[in-house]
Amino acid sequence: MTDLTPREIVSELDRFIIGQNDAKRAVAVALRNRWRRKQLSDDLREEVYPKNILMIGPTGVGKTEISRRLAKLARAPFLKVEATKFTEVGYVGRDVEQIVRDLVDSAIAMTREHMREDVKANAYKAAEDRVIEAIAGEDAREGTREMFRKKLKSGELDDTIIELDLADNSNPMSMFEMPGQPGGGQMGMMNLGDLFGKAMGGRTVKRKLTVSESYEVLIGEEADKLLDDETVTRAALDAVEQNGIVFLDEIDKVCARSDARGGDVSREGVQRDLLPLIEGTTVSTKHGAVKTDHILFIASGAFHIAKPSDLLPELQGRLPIRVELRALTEEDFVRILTETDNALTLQYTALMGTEEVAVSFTKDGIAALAKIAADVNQSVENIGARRLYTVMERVFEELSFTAPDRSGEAIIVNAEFVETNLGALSKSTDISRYVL
Ligand SMILES: Nc1ncnc2c1ncn2[C@@H]1O[C@H](COP(=O)(O)OP(=O)(O)OP(=O)(O)O)[C@@H](O)[C@H]1O
Repeated sequence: MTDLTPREIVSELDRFIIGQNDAKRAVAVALRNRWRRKQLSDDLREEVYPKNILMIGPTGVGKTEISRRLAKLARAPFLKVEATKFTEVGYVGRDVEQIVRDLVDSAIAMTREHMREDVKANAYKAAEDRVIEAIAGEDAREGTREMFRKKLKSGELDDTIIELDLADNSNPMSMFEMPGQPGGGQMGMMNLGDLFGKAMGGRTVKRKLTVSESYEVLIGEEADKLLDDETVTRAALDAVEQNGIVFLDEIDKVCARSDARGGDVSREGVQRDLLPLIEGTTVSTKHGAVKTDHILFIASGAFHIAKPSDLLPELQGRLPIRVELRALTEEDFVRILTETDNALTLQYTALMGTEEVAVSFTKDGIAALAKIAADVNQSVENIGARRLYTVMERVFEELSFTAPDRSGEAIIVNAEFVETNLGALSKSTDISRYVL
């Protein structure tokens, strides 16, 4: 849960997504509303439901990206699923509940990852306390402890032998990466299971170790105490219920149109099946029951043919916030190539840098890339910013292959470079259809 304000959320999203301000504002408000809800009294809190969002816009303009970045920012469990998946042959109504099960699985992985990060710092601190206690004795005064803590940090005590009570079993455990040590540098990976088993419960044994050796063992024990499966699962279920975000793509493709017949029954069926999830129901998963009431749903579609008003009325009511995302222009492409934190120009420069090839882009080079992407989008098919990926890959094709032989060289990506590498290609619709 983040306490960022809507303005701060938008400015975080601005780092990765160009334009689409309405959509950014809508998701920022949705996230802030979760924080607001958290501040309420228990009984009122249960009454406040998320206002789900319907994103309307062509493909490749940032709908998924905004939602995914939002989830990351909020450390929220996130799942993207295509509504059309449920129109497939062999589909049975209850399958939509799989959405929640998948969300739980991804939440467990995410929660474990986050807890592992948190645990590293805490476990390190706890291990330090235990080492100090072993050296200074249980009843040592604060001043004495602090003195030892300083010595410990400077590495002075690394070779001191201490006696510790350690867990006495040897269940195999997972590999765990440890932070750096005082005086000992980076310890890298170690297999805790080889050393000791679960730190909780069980018997303990006394062991004599040097301080530097003991760190590995103690951090392992402390981390394990904090990271048992049950704690992770419980936290993950809670995260799904309170913070989960489901991105429901292609919702327009499950609309029954008044002028069409045939497949419409199953499409409308999918909407009917989705409805309880969005309205709030309880889904049983192998990790426990999950209430979907407060999960945020972001539905999305191009709505080229069907209109939002073609959705089931109940579903329309559950997607009260409508935002339109616009098609991206050549100018947007220039900005996407240069202004975002993860811009493709940065990525290619870094990748080539690993081969000691220094790539740089000139303004006219960027303009040429953006123009080709926009032209191909217009002449072949508009796939939005995704076109930049295919264009860039093509421009760099030759260099990507030969880079290891060209270490030490400087490559300037200017208009001429772009023209040489794909000028002819982009002018032929027939060819660019296949390669760009
Ligand atoms: N406005 C934008 N700014 C920066 N990058 C963008 C923008 N729009 C799209 N992209 C990039 O293009 C790719 C595709 O975008 P995204 O997955 O958000 O498409 P989408 O709108 O969800 O389309 P679809 O509904 O077809 O999945 C992503 O890698 C994303 O980073």
